[in-house]
Amino acid sequence: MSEEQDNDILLALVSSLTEKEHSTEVILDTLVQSKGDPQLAAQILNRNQPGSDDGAGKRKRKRTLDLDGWLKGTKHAKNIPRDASSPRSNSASPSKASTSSLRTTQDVDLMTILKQPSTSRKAPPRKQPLTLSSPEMVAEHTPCTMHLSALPSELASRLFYTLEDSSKNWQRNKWWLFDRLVESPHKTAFFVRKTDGISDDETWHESAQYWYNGRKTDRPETYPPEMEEACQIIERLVTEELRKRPFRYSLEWAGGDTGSQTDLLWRANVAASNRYEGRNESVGWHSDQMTYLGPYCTIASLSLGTRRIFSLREVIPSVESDTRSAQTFNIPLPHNSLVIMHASCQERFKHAIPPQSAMDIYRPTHPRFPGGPIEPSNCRINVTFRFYRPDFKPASIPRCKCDIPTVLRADMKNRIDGKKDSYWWACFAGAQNNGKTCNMWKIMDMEAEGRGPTIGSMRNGETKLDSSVRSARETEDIDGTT
Ligand SMILES: O=C(O)CCC(=O)C(=O)O
Ligand SMILES: [Fe+2]
Repeated sequence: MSEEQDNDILLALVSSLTEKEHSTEVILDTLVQSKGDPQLAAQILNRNQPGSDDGAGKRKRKRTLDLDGWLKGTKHAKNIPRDASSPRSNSASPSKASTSSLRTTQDVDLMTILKQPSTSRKAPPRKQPLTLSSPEMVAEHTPCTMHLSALPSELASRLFYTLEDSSKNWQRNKWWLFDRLVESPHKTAFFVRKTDGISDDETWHESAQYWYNGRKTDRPETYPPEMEEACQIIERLVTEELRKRPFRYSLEWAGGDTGSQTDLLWRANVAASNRYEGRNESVGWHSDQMTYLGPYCTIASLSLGTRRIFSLREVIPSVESDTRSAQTFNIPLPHNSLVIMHASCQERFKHAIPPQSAMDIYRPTHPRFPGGPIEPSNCRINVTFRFYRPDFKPASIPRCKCDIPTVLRADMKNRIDGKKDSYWWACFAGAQNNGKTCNMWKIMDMEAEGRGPTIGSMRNGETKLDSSVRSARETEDIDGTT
């Protein structure tokens, strides 16, 4: 079991040890009281229950969680003040050193839980992890596509060197997890593009104040020239892929699309970068925060340097958890490969870069300088090209009672693909502020909040349909409007 899933695991553990259901907020408060010890938290909760100290044996356990259940996330996961251990991510990934005590209690509790008598319901059979070693396998099993040799190799090397140099100044994200400050086990940086990908306005981000992990972000750097060059190639590649896809989701962004075949269906205007040094640096299971990306986003993730494993795992909706179990897919990502996380990936799957027991050294194909030596490296640089939607601009993000912009999350456990998905705005102040949160959350309402245009709203309005939208209408009713 990965120790990256602390939040989900702790909540699942406490939940499985209590005799009554408690809200996430109550469990979290109790976990804070118990300094992250799930057994103690459960004791406190059970003690505070009316009639708690008599006939405990008579009370029925409401359910038993197995390991698979933890990995799938819990019904409580939706309100967890998750960190974003990588830029714009939705889950916790504390570094090893910072979570040692949490890990100790988990080890004990894990065994306790595993030994519990099983309920009468039979859990669906566990699935073994599957390695997806080709683009065909990736497309078959996940909402992603993989593209090898995405950039001309000389550009890929140049971008690697530029970002490797720049990464000396990158930071580890820090946030509060219960009562301790934890740190991401990799370094990150955030870049904005000169223009927003829709207009020529080069001042588009000047007035924007982004928030991340409950704190205002510094003024971001602009794409370096190599990143701009790479972005233009990747935008075309993603657009080609989008045109091939059989349908688009109703809530996908549809602005800026003129319906012409030469138009780019997808653009990027920001890039979040990660640097993983050696085989132990990692990012834990998470889905990317949607605050500025909006629902059903497309993210293009470029890998440079050492080959690492990218893991994907579906979050099984609650209604299906008795009938099917999730599978972990491991995708080895070589230098200069691109994974496009297509629309629905963030709603349905969590992803991670786990620590590895072994790792190949990367030997660049081009020297840093003409005639210079080839310098082997144990570093992987990842660049995730993203599109910050104009209808989710910072000024439009609701604030919580702490007066901090909320974050947007998908209700992964209760989704009904593409039709009745719900998203909520949740307080994220707890990531800073010594872990204090107002626990506010509210459902996002696209229409009432004046967001769009989306593929669905365009379809209703019968305007500017691109070919993939038309084919969606002909083949699959994914937006639930017909
Ligand atoms: O390094 C990677 O490939 C994944 C990074 C990631 O998940 C993120 O930045 O949100
Ligand atoms: Fe991510």
